[in-house]
Amino acid sequence: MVLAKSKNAVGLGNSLMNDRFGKGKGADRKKVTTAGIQRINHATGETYVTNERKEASWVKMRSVTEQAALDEFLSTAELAGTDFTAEKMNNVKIIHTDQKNPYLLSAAEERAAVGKQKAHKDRLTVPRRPKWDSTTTPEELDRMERDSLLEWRRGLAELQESNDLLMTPFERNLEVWRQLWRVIERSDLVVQIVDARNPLLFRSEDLENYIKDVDERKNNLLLVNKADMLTKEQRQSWADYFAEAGIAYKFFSAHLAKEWNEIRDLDEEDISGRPKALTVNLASKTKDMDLVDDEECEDEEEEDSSEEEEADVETDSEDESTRILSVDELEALFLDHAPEYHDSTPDNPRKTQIGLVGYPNVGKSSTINALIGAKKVSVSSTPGKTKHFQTIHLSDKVLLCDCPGLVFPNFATTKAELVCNGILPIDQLREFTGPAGLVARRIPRAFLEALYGMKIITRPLEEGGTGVPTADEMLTAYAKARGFTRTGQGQPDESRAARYILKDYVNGKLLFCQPPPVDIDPLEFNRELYDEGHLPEKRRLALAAMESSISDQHSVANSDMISLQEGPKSKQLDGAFFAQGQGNSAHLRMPFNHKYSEQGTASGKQLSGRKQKTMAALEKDIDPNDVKLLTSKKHFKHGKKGNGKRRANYFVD
Ligand SMILES: Nc1nc2c(ncn2[C@@H]2O[C@H](COP(=O)(O)OP(=O)(O)OP(=O)(O)O)[C@@H](O)[C@H]2O)c(=O)[nH]1
Repeated sequence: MVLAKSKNAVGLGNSLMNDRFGKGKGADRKKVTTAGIQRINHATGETYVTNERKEASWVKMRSVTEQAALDEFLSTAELAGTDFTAEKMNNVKIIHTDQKNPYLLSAAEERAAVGKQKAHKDRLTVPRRPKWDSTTTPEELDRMERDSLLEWRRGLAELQESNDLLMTPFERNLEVWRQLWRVIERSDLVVQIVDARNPLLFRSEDLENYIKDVDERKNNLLLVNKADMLTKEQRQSWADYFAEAGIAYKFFSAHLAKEWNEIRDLDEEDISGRPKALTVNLASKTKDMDLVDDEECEDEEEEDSSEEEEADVETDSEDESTRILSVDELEALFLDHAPEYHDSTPDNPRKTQIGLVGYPNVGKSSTINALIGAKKVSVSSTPGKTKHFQTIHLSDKVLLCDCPGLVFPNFATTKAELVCNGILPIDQLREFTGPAGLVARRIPRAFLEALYGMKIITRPLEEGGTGVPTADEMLTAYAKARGFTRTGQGQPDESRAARYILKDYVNGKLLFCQPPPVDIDPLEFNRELYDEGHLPEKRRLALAAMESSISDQHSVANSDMISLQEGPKSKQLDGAFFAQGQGNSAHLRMPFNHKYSEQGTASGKQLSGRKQKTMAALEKDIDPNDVKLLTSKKHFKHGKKGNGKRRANYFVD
């Protein structure tokens, strides 16, 4: 074999090329470069010119083991001795494999995975505490517990491996399971707290069986927390599903409960300095308060009081099945489970014991804080903060047992899904394109662009794009908008971008809720969340005004969701949105804010003006008195046509 001494001395290859292009390299090849190579289409007899390939001649002789799709196609055509012409690019459909994220499943793959999971559902168990009696020594019990856990772990490992199933990173530490066993043994009612965005992923069905195994008289409750993130229709879908499946459930929002507590406290303090005029109507869950003591606001008050009456009427008619419970109702529900079977004497009263269990980060601490009405348990968004079960005396009748957050065995379709649900920690993530791809699929592009002040450049449909951004496209746009670059290379730092975006997704800033498993299209299920109907009234009116002055220039894209993303309305929305300010504060000015939309209220009704302003102020850490200054009618009177004050009001409102 002749070893190449230089690219011009490749032995046989070199001589072949000399044959083809001739020896007078300089003149001939220059001619070829400028004029291109003339070829004949053997089928039609036409001549045509192709550009000369830029590589040096020796490159053609290189051994090729891997080729990009287009190169492979061209070289196969060349090998087959065929020619082809492409009159215009739109006659050629190039399918880019990079549009398919290898870490995500296609719809068909997902259906197959779910089918397989259903077949093995019964094997998703929680470990049982071995039976023991007064004759069992602590050492024996310890040994039995260890053996039992080991056996359980073996079973799950076998299930996972022999069926190629992906599972949640379930708890393997015996100490944590021991905490759970204790909580179950002492509780009259075990409340499984789950995240409303994906209740079934966080629910352990077998835990409910185990509780009944321990004592038939113990009760189960599925507390669907973070229900403020669901629309009423979404709650209804889930309510129907739970009712059909015979699951005892209630919707709750520790977040809203905390806000109600704060409003109640404010009302009690009577920050306006006036005599306390309003009552807290706990029964109707509509917390009242009065912040505006401006004498000139009488007409507004009249308006508001009629709104409040309406609110009460609507609250009464709210469907029991979808209502978000108040803390008082939740406590009342706990009391309903008072154990009749325990000897409770006036001298020795036994409290109703309520066990609170759930995955890390589903909001156990927040629920307890809301229940006790003060921040006595530390709350964090880092999973796994609560390490040992604690007992909290909620009242002289109710004792709460807070179990450490623990991951139950459950099936998952992809790791990306686990990351997006906050089950796998983002900070330890190495592969981020899977979860980022899910975000890009699920959150409307216009919303991402508006929220982050970025423009996502996607591959055009005619060039093989799908209309939905890929993970890379979204992450590059974010990294560029934030100036995140990789050290030394100056390239966009997608990994850092992914961490920020995924945290926003996990925290619910980028909101997506899983539908019940009853053949509902997930994008359709979430459409209302990004619907303009959820925009605050003033914003909607401003949009409508803008919209009327714009002719519809955009053709309908390949799905309604996409047309929602790319329509002129969205573009105007973004424009208006960012005309008002950039930077981090953009996070506060979302195109919609679920907290102030229909689902953000227990009554399912938009809060009336003053309540909403107060809520907004509390949410944004603004003194509610400042809201009064910004929203008082006095200011509006002089600035109805868009002066600075009105704009400020627009932000807070
Ligand atoms: N929107 C919304 N967010 C909530 C709600 N409840 C909790 N959160 C948020 O969810 C995150 C986790 O809440 P925690 O109360 O610390 O969760 P936990 O289950 O006690 O977590 P561990 O201590 O790890 O077991 C925090 O960022 C809370 O602000 C809710 O009802 N609505």
